[in-house]
Amino acid sequence: MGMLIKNGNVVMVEDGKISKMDVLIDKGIIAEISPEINRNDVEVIDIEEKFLIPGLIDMHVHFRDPGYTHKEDIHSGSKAALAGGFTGVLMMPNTDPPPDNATVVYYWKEKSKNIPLNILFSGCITKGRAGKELSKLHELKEAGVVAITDDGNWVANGAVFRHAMEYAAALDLLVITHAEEPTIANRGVINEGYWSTVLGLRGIPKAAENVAIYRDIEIAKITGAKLHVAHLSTAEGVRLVAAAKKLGLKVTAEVTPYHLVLTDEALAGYDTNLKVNPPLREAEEQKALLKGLLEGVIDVIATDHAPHASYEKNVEFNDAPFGMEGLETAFPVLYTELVLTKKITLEKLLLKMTVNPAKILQLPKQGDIKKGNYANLTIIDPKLTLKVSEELLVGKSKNNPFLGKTLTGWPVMTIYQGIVAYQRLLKGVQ
Ligand SMILES: NC(=O)N[C@@H](CC(=O)O)C(=O)O
Ligand SMILES: [Zn+2]
Ligand SMILES: [Zn+2]
Repeated sequence: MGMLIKNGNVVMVEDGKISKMDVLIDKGIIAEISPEINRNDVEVIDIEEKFLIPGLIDMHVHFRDPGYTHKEDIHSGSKAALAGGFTGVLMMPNTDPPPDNATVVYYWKEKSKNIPLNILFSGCITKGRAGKELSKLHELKEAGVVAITDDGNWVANGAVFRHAMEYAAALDLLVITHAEEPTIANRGVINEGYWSTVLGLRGIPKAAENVAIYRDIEIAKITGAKLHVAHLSTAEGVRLVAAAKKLGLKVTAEVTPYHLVLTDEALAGYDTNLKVNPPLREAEEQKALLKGLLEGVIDVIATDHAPHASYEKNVEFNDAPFGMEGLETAFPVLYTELVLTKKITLEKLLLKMTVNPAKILQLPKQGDIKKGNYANLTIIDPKLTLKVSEELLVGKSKNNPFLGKTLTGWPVMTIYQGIVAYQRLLKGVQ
């Protein structure tokens, strides 16, 4: 049976339009969008002027499966994604074993086949993500990966990286770089600057990121491969990506919600939930990231959802693992901090979370509300205000940097190919 969603404020992202519309879903596809549709042979839901947006697409998530399923697994990660309004995710390959050949990809496919979420897979660039020998890239492509990355590590050996980019160009695989030159990062734990000095913590200079991005873009230039820069955190990084785009290179970039709304000043309390790689930087860098996002230099907002167990984070700052979880709070954080404050429009924010990632990942019939597209849709209640707490989060780990914050604009329903895959139950919650 189909479904009719009435009275939504429908955001058509590519057109940059928000208008009051009814949307008819038939066989998992958007069948009709018009100001008034009346049908009595389908399920009708009246969403009373809430936002109806395309299902969000996150091209950077760590589901920790296999190997670290005490932090997250494909099922719990998918639940968190759907609760956050996402209908598509790209899984990162820093698992154990890692996908440097097809076997892990087959395991992922099998485990995710009944989950109502478009789960996409990335493979490793190098065997064991060790940076020395190339993975079986042909085999990974055949198994269905859409990208390759050694996320968590930068491929420091230039010859290995060039070779990988040559294969990637021939195989039409996106190369995602975790841009961090390790000898410059030199075991730092937070951004190198005022706060690393005050707090007595080892710093990670911005140069570690900038040098890595520069090298990667140069290799993209000589190989013609598609390069995507993960979790951009510096003003110079934005400048380098802008310059690459100007040259017509196939270079794209993402930024995380937390790099857009938090700075390293937040580390004053030594909260290990705020320890992340790349680290939170100064306000100046943050301003450049927002500007880069608005001007189209940064194409995508991706969460880099990096769950870790509480017992792993509740240790001395230097010993805690890097990473923040964030699928469930991504949209409300950005809506509260950037849209309600008028720093970005809702349409433009969504461009970075739907249409653009769908284009970069070459996903057909996805990313926007259009007749004929899959009915991957999220309903946002722009008035719903909730306090982030461990109890509110459905994912396995609770290392969310916004715990205790009150946020507005939560997803209340996520529809995947016409099926209600998530519905927020508000009883008992403030
Ligand atoms: N971002 C992080 O701080 N950590 C990520 C790895 C990564 O994205 O580089 C993780 O897997 O925990
Ligand atoms: Zn990374
Ligand atoms: Zn990551």
